[in-house]
Amino acid sequence: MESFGARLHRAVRERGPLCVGIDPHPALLARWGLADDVDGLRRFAGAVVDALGDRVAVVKPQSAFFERFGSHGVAVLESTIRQLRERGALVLLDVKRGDIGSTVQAYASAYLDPSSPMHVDAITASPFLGVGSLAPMFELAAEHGGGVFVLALTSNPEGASVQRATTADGRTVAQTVIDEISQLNAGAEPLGSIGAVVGATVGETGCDLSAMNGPLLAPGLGAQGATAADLRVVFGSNLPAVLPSYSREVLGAGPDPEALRAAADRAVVGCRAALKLS
Ligand SMILES: O=c1ccn([C@@H]2O[C@H](COP(=O)(O)O)[C@@H](O)[C@H]2O)c(=O)[nH]1
Repeated sequence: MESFGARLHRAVRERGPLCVGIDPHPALLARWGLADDVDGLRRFAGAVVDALGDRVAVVKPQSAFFERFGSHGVAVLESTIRQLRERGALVLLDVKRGDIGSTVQAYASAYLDPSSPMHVDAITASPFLGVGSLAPMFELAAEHGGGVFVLALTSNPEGASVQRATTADGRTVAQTVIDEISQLNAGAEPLGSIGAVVGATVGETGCDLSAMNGPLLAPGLGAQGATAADLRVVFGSNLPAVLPSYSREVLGAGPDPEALRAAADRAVVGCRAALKLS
């Protein structure tokens, strides 16, 4: 079975280094002329799928905006995931799950087991209960060619007080997360399947990312103020592993499909240049 790291590597080569989020904020629904209800949600997500599902390497539905509408919203999420995968996009579900290991096992089954209705290519996970507590996710991901992106240095300003705090051995919390992920990815080719989330807004990370051997998801571009040029400051020599992620910046161009595609294309061009890819 092909690993998530290998599938991501190929998708980025074929479609460009870009992840687009599906974040149906109430303000965006209004801007698109849609009602803030399940029907508006379905139309919004469907329009993004139709415009970008066969064009963008990775699409990242933000689960919270679907969960907002209860079981009907989750049903829209399930069908959005299915449609995206049919169009060839890798689906990274932004759910930021984490718990004690026995419960993480159930989260892993929910998202990384191919028999689940919510099966996706990769998920985001929170390491607050310890990176080791996420082991059931890593194991199921390895078994079925899935991926996990673990929060390390998040794009929000509040994250730094926890993530840059120094642990007993002198490393920052973020560095310990990176180091544990690096061990999981050791030896994987062309890229490991366990990624880290490092915001494009964070400036110099103070972390050594050189042994990561896995994808670095970079949210915070556009609406949160970071630009593609900031990626160089944040990631330095690790730029080739960076997967830049935009939500509102691209979604704000909708609902016209051509305008959505043009916004995504602009983002890819900017990111290619920043990442120094041809
Ligand atoms: O550190 C993080 C981790 C996740 N996110 C998520 O990414 C998108 C960002 O949306 P924009 O509209 O591009 O600001 C959103 O779903 C966040 O929950 C993040 O921003 N930072």
